[in-house]
Parts: sequence; C-alpha cells; structure tokens
Amino acid sequence: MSQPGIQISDLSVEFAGGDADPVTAVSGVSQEIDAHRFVSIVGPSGCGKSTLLNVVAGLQQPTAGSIMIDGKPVTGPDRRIGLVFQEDSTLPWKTTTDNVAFGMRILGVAKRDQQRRAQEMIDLVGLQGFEQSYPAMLSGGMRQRVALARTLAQQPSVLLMDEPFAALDQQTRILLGAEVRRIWRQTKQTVLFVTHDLSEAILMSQQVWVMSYRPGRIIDVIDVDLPDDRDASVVSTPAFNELQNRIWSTLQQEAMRGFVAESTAA
Ligand SMILES: Nc1ncnc2c1ncn2[C@@H]1O[C@H](COP(=O)(O)OP(=O)(O)OP(=O)(O)O)[C@@H](O)[C@H]1O
Repeated sequence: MSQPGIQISDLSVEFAGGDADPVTAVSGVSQEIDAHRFVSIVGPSGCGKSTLLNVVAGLQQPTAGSIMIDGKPVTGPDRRIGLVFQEDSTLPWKTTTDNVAFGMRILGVAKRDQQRRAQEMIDLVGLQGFEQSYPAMLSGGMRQRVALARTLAQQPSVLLMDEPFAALDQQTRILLGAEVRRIWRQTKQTVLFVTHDLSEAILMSQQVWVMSYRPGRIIDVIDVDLPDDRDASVVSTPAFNELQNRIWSTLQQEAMRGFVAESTAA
C-alpha cells in the first residue's frame, strides 16, 4: 500500500503588495505525492512555483492551508527536507569532500560517519577522483553534483529542487537530469522538482503538474508513462514527444495569459 510522502492541503499564499495590490501567488492547491515518487511542477514565469516549493520546505508560511511530510506537519525548516537550488551553494574554500560533509557537520553526524557517507555520496553522483578539488576547479554541472551529494548525505526523506540546472547549458541539463533520475532510483526520496523546462520535467518525473499563471493553481496532472529505467535517449522517442505536446498545449495558453497580463501591467 502507498504511504503519504508530501500532502499539500488547500494551500494559498498571498504577498502584501506595499503600495501596490497584494499578490496571490498560490491559490487553493491540494495535491499529494506518495512516498518515493518523483513529481515535477512546470508553469509560466512568475506563476508561483518557487513559492509553492518554499512553503513545502517550511521556508515560507502559507496564508492558508497546510503541508504534511510523511504524515507529520511542516511548521518551519526541517531535517526531513533536503533542498537543492539554482544558485551555486558550494563553499569555494572547501574541497568536494568537505563541501559534501558540511551539512552533516551542522546536523552533528559523528566525524567517522561523515567521511564514510561523504565518500558514498561522491561515488553516487559520479565525482570519484575529484574529492580534493575546490569548486573553482569544477564545472557548473559538477558543482551542482556536489550540492546534490551534500543534500543527499543528510539523508532527507524528501528532496525539493528549484531549477537546479537552470544555469547550465541544454546538453548538460539533459545529461544531469538523467543522472539525477538514476540516483533517485537508488535513493528513493520523495521528490518535488520545479522547472521551466518541459523536457527536463518529462525526462525525470513519474508525474508532471502544470501550474496556471497567477494566481497559481494546479490545472493539469499528467502521468509520465515512460520506461522506469529510461536514460537521456528517451527525449527522441515518439512517446516523449507526445507527452511534450500534450503538456505544452495547456502550458502555452497559460504562458500567453501571463505574457498579456505582464505586458498590460508594464
Ligand atoms: N517575497 C515576496 N514578496 C512579494 N511578492 C513575491 C515574493 N515572492 C514572490 N512574489 C511574487 O509572487 C509571484 C510568484 O513568484 P514565484 O517566484 O513563486 O514564481 P515562479 O513561478 O517560481 O517564477 P519563475 O518561474 O520566474 O522563477 C510573483 O508575482 C512574485 O513577484
């Protein structure tokens, strides 16, 4: 029987607008992700994807509604939750091993276990041989692997990722996307992944949620019925294209609505 992973109940987030009108970034979202499943959110720019993720992460308080993880409420930052963001979060003065161990040190993991687990995660993300390298000696994609290894080393049950590959070129994004999927098949965290990129969402996920332009609601939920052991080559298959067209037909209307609203407001 499936277990609850992330439960989002009737969630709304409104930002006070100062002199301007308040902004409703997220409105009445209720969705569930069973434990160990991988879900992506796509939506037009500014629709509230990051806001939704930040609330799930406990970094932003909702105006209404609630979040449960593994059946227990989220009330603030929480060690059950691992985060990977777009920004390079590696510490430039630390080696790969020390960067990966850093989060465990903060959590008070015993030093011996830190070293062992750091090496396991370095192997998992494919950075063997770069243990003593500093971030400046690594590519952008490798630095994101370090960030992922650090987060995974903290053994969260839920992994939240907000456009982690946005700063990378398209080829690296696709390859790293396939890599993250391979890693997830081993670690089996419950994953919520935010991206603008449809290909990335389909390549990686078991389900894709499409968010509307503001106020952000989930307007479509698509199951990704592609082989479980797929790799980056799946992007050139007819089944992949069909899914892409199906999602794009919904997303296109929302992107256009956003474009018109932003142009009118400018
Ligand atoms: N702290 C804040 N204060 C006021 N408004 C905010 C705040 N954070 C986000 N917003 C507004 O809420 C809306 C949703 O923002 P959010 O960053 O969640 O969208 P997004 O879908 O992640 O955007 P993008 O795809 O461009 O990253 C936007 O209009 C944004 O300006």
